[in-house]
Amino acid sequence: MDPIILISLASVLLVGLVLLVFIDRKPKRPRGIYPTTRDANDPGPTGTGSTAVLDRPETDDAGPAGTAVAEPEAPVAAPVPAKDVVEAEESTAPELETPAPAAGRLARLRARLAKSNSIFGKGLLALLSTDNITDDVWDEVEETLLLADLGTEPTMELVDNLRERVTVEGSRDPQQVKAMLHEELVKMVDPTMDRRLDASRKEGRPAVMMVVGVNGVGKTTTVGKIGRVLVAEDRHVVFGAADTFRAAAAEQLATWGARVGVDTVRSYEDGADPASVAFEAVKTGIEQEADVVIVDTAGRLQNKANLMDELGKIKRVIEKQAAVDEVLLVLDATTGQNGLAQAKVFAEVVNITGIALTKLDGTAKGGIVVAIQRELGVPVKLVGLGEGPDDLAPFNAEGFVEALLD
Ligand SMILES: Nc1nc2c(ncn2[C@@H]2O[C@H](COP(=O)(O)OP(=O)(O)OP(=O)(O)O)[C@@H](O)[C@H]2O)c(=O)[nH]1
Repeated sequence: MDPIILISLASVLLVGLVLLVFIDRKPKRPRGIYPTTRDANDPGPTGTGSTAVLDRPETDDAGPAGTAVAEPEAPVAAPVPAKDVVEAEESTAPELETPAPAAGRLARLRARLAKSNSIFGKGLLALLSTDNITDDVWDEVEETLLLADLGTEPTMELVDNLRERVTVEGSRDPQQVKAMLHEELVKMVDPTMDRRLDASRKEGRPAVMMVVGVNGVGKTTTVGKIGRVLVAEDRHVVFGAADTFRAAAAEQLATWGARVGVDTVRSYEDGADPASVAFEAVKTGIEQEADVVIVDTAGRLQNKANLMDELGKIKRVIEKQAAVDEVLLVLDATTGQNGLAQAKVFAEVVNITGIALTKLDGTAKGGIVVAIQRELGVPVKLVGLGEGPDDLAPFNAEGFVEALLD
């Protein structure tokens, strides 16, 4: 055969093959607006993605992507059929754990608090038990309180009260000093504050709790732990994974939920609109007749206006279905006074109803409890005392002070 014809035939074949390879290739899935690991400096997502309940079976009609919530209209997220929620529950049933009862947890975790805060409690006791309390000793008492992050004003107040009592009562007996210190510290921590979590059904709907805070303070972990506290009290809980900034956050929360039979409403798309996920979670909670829906939100820096605006939007979107009964601000106790600055900005955007103070096991700054409450006028309701699943305790003034002086 003519070599020219042969070369032409070979070229045609080659072009045909190349075309086949390209035609057979599936179109690439569009990437999310954000890379998988975003940080809170990124602007808020413009809203794509679908919302689904954990373990939702994959079907063709799983709902359209693009669940952006345009205010003031209602979200357009795909509805979540109730049966999928039941399936999620059943699929996790065999491995369910029994969380430790909430009552007495602070007492159980007392040793950790006592260990990390021994300088605060025992240091004070030792100082006040000395035979001769000179001005230098009072200076040391003051310094101890300031180092424990009690804050300037409460420190002055406490020192004044103690000085007065020492002068009047005049006793150096360790037991008496302990009792006096106990009384004064309890007063500072304020036993009259209502520290109950609002987690009961009302007006025929679940209570709704939002959990907010800056990056890495322990929000997702705390939502998981609160879920366990409530499950231990026989409450029906639904989680909403509205932390769509950190790719692993929804997975992390779903894992917490699955361990105790709590469903997690989440999005499988990068850059999903967090308000839409929150809306779906509350909707699922209403459909399931749950006691409480807990919505985890992304960590955000308090100086990023758009992120803070987004938080307000999540709340407003939830409120299209149900009031937000509890907004828990998670603060990392190890950040001390810096946490206070954060708290003030959050309080301007959402109405904080309680504080969850984490990582109190890793700091000697237990005095921050008093400083936060004074600054915000909001009670510390929960304290995190470790990384274990049940290392979160409902807070109470008496138990806390007892642990400090143990
Ligand atoms: N020691 C100790 N560690 C804690 C406590 N609470 C949370 N942590 C740890 O803090 C780290 C961060 O927790 P996350 O729950 O991922 O924090 P987050 O606020 O959701 O993080 P972002 O989503 O990135 O904002 C994890 O390693 C937790 O185990 C606590 O009470 N004590």
